[in-house]
Parts: sequence; C-alpha cells; structure tokens
Amino acid sequence: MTLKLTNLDSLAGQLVVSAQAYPGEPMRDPRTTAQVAASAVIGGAGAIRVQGIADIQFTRAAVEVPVIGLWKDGHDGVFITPTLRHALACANAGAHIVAIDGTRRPRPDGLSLAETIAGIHAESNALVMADCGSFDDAVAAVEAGADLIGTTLAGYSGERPKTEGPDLELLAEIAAADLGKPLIAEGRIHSPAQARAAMDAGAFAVVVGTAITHPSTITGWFKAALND
Ligand SMILES: CC(=O)N[C@H](C=O)[C@@H](O)[C@H](O)[C@H](O)COP(=O)(O)O
Repeated sequence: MTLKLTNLDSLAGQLVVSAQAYPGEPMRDPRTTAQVAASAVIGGAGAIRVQGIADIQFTRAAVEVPVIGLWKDGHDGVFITPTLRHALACANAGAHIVAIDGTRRPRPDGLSLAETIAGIHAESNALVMADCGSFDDAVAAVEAGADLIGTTLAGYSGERPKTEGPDLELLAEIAAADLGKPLIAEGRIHSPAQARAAMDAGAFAVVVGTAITHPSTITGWFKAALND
C-alpha cells in the first residue's frame, strides 16, 4: 500500500501539473504521460495529477513527487472518479491523493460524498481531493471529510459560468470562508500570470493542465493568433 502523505504543507504554494491525453489522441499512452510528468518535475512541478489506472502506475514509477490520481469514466455528469470502486482502484494504483467528483450531484453507485470519502479513508492510505464546482460544493465537501478542495469543476457542473481564465471570484469566496482545508485552484489557468492571480486570490496550490501538457490545444492558440 502506498505510504500515506502525512504533510500537505509541502504542497503549499506549489505548481501541480496535470498530464492528460483524451481518448483517441496520439499522446494517450501511459508511458507518454509519465515522460511528460517527469519533464514537468524537472521544470519545478511539486506534484503531478494524472488520469487512468495505468497512467497513475507509470507516473508513480517515474517521479518522486506526490501523485494525484483520478479515473474519468464518461464525459458528462459525474465522471471524475465517480464511485468508491473507481477511487479505490486509483488508490491501489499508487495515487497519494485521489481526486473525485466533489459536487452535490447524485453519484452512480448511490453512495453519498461522505460515504465515498469514508470508504477511501477506511480502505486505503490515500487522501481525497474533492473536485468542486461551486462554493456550496466546497462547504459540503469539507463537511463530508475531504482532505483538499479543488475548483476543478467550476464552469463544468452548471453552477458557475465558464470563465475565460480561472474562476478567481469563486476562489476568493472559498478562501474567505476559511473552510480549514487546502484550496487548490484548477481549471483554465492558461498563463503564469493567471497562476499567480489564483494564488493571490487565496489558493494553497495551483493545478495547470492544458497550458503545459496538451500540445494540440496550445498549438491551436498560436494558430488562431496567426489567423486573426
Ligand atoms: C473539467 C475536467 O474534466 N477537468 C479535468 C480534470 O482532471 C482535466 O480535463 C483538466 O485538464 C484539468 O482539470 C486541468 O485543467 P486545465 O486543463 O484547464 O488546466
């Protein structure tokens, strides 16, 4: 069993890099994910976030920093590590932290968020990051026992508008409420300035995915600028 990550303080102020390729994409290969993750660590990433059981296993073998693991099943509704079964599979694959859907929506296995988190804590050493979509989600997730709160689903769960960059307003609102758990800024952080702004809004750490690890999207940004 993976050793428990006992001190989250080491993540304070860190850049977490999310390395994910989507179904059918050329980089959808756990070896590639692990190589991208190791490259991000060389650049200073303090933790890595990856999707899929094999990606978690390969990445754990490739980096020394904490690994946040998730399992996406589907692409709408509750799809980020939707059930306790998915979460325990991520933990068993070696994730130090398991990221799960942390919204107040019904879960496919009928368990509550609190029951899901309790099950992960009881049956693994993993900590739980609740991927939230709103302030009310964040409050409920802390009450349900989450170890970390992420703004991952802001703009994707129907409760918040999909802001152009990070949802700084939501971040500031959650930070001001001082819920007692580390607040992770995640979602649409596309530049170093936006990462800084997320920290300044009160985040404990910042996750950047697409802007560092998704070349086809980044290429599209440059291409669009040339075509404007
Ligand atoms: C909503 C959803 O499915 N988010 C996923 C969660 O793991 C990933 O697709 C994102 O890439 C990740 O959250 C990082 O965000 P961004 O790529 O915007 O930096």
